[in-house]
Amino acid sequence: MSEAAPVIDVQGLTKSFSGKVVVNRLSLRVEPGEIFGFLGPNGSGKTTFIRMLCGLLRPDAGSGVCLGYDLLGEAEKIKPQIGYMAQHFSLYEDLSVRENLDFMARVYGVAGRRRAVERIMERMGLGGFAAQLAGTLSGGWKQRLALAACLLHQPRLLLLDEPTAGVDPKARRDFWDQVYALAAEGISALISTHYMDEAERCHRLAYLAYGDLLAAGTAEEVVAAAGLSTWAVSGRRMHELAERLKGVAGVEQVVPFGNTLHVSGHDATLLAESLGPFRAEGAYRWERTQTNLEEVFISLMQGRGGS
Ligand SMILES: Nc1ncnc2c1ncn2[C@@H]1O[C@H](COP(=O)(O)OP(=O)(O)OP(=O)(O)O)[C@@H](O)[C@H]1O
Repeated sequence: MSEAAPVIDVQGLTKSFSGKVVVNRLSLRVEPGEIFGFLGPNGSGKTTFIRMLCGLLRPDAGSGVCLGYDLLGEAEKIKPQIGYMAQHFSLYEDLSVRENLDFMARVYGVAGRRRAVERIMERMGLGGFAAQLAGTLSGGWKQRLALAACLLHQPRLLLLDEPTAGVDPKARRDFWDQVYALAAEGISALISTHYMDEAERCHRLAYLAYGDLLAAGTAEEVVAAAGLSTWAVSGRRMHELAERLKGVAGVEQVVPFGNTLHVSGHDATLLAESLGPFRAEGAYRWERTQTNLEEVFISLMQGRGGS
């Protein structure tokens, strides 16, 4: 495989459970060293897609390569080169940090096991916790241990399924620093997340809703392609204003952000016309603003018939 070849290049991947399509003809490409975000409402098929890439689930249809190997015919060759962090990652709570890593290194058949464990503990800043029982670690350190465990065998691709769910902002930032450092070494990552700030940290991202890929690209490209026009308004009694704006022609979303409301819609002209009388009241400060990813995703979901 040449350096420039994509690490993931799949076309038309499809999976159904009990006759219900949960991943619908999904095509996706992830480049080496890329951090690719995977977003979408609960039950949209993100985990199912990731499990197909790992070789844990066999697609019903579609084809593709992962790390240069055929997804259908060579799944066994892909698995050893992937670091998979499952959504509800499991650690042995009554084993120490070192024992957990040592156990995982045995499972992966890591050569030079003891050195590999010490190396990864050092890299992830876990050395000071080596003898501590995993069950007594904070959520952020448990997550770091889980990431360390899936790095032991030096994978070329990380598949991380909501790795930061429920951990605090500092731990999430530290986690992303690690992911960036790994990407700089050429280790690609596909990361599913519900956090908008994390979506913006990705080099590229895809938005999946109920099996369908609705948008893909850089955050800027996804926002631009959505074609939403957005106004920010601030002033007093914002809740009352929000109620009045609902149902107004051209207004598709009214979202509070602290003391500001974001009002957006696809038809920029109609929206500006409809907001004219509100602006003339003079009681509020209005300005056009950049549409954000959350507004785009909500809009895509509404368009798809979600709530
Ligand atoms: N093994 C299975 N058998 C039957 N249905 C399944 C199975 N795995 C997933 N599903 C269903 O497939 C759909 C997609 O689930 P999936 O976990 O892939 O979504 P997700 O986007 O990862 O959701 P979340 O954000 O909540 O993690 C859901 O309706 C789920 O109930």
